[in-house]
Amino acid sequence: MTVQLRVYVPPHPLIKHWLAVARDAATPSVLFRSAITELGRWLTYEAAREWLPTEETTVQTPLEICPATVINPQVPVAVVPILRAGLGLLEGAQTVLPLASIYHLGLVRNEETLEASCYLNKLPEKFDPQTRVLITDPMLATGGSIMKAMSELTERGVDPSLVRIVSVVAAPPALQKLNAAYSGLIVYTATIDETVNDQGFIVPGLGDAGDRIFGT
Ligand SMILES: O=P(O)(O)OC[C@H]1O[C@H](OP(=O)(O)OP(=O)(O)O)[C@H](O)[C@@H]1O
Ligand SMILES: O=c1cc[nH]c(=O)[nH]1
Ligand SMILES: [Mg+2]
Repeated sequence: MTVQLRVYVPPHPLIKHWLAVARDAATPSVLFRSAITELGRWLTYEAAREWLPTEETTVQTPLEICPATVINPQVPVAVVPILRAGLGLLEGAQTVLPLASIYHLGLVRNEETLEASCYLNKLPEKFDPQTRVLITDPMLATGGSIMKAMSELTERGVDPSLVRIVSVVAAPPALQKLNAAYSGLIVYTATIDETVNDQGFIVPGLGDAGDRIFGT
């Protein structure tokens, strides 16, 4: 049995609100950054459900011993922000996953061919196969960048069914490519937009996420 890609668009008012702020062309860089941080926080919170490994234990309350569930510290958790724009989601993600290791991956699209190339790779040579990996990239457009990120990870031993992708705007071409290549993978996104235009921009989208986060 093949498990298809699952894409969750959490119906949460905070996620809808911060998406609206991020989409607005009149939002200045400082507020855009806050909006992306908030989206990183709430989408990571959603993604952590049934993904963060837990273990059963007991705690002594002031009154008696009772059963408790805690995060299992033995299982590695990693966040992989796709530079530059994925850095915008990282701060919010880290508030939810404070103990995660952060492995930076720098990818940039060629503006004409839209092909993604890698200029920074801080991934370890090999991941423990149990590692939970959360990728942050606000824009999944043609899918070139996220497919490159996934292949860098799976080549290093990451199990795609333990990967969660946190994005803000996802478009059909990227989701179709992920679905064709990886089963069990789950995407958390604030919205799925209709199209990608000839210049590689998601429409209606929110423009160039990296430029808006960093004011370039
Ligand atoms: O699905 P794709 O067509 O590959 O497009 C998505 C990628 O495009 C943007 O990165 P960009 O190349 O603009 O780099 P930046 O984040 O440094 O601005 C965005 O942050 C994604 O990583
Ligand atoms: O619309 C898009 C597509 C790719 N990258 C962006 O930053 N915006
Ligand atoms: Mg960019």
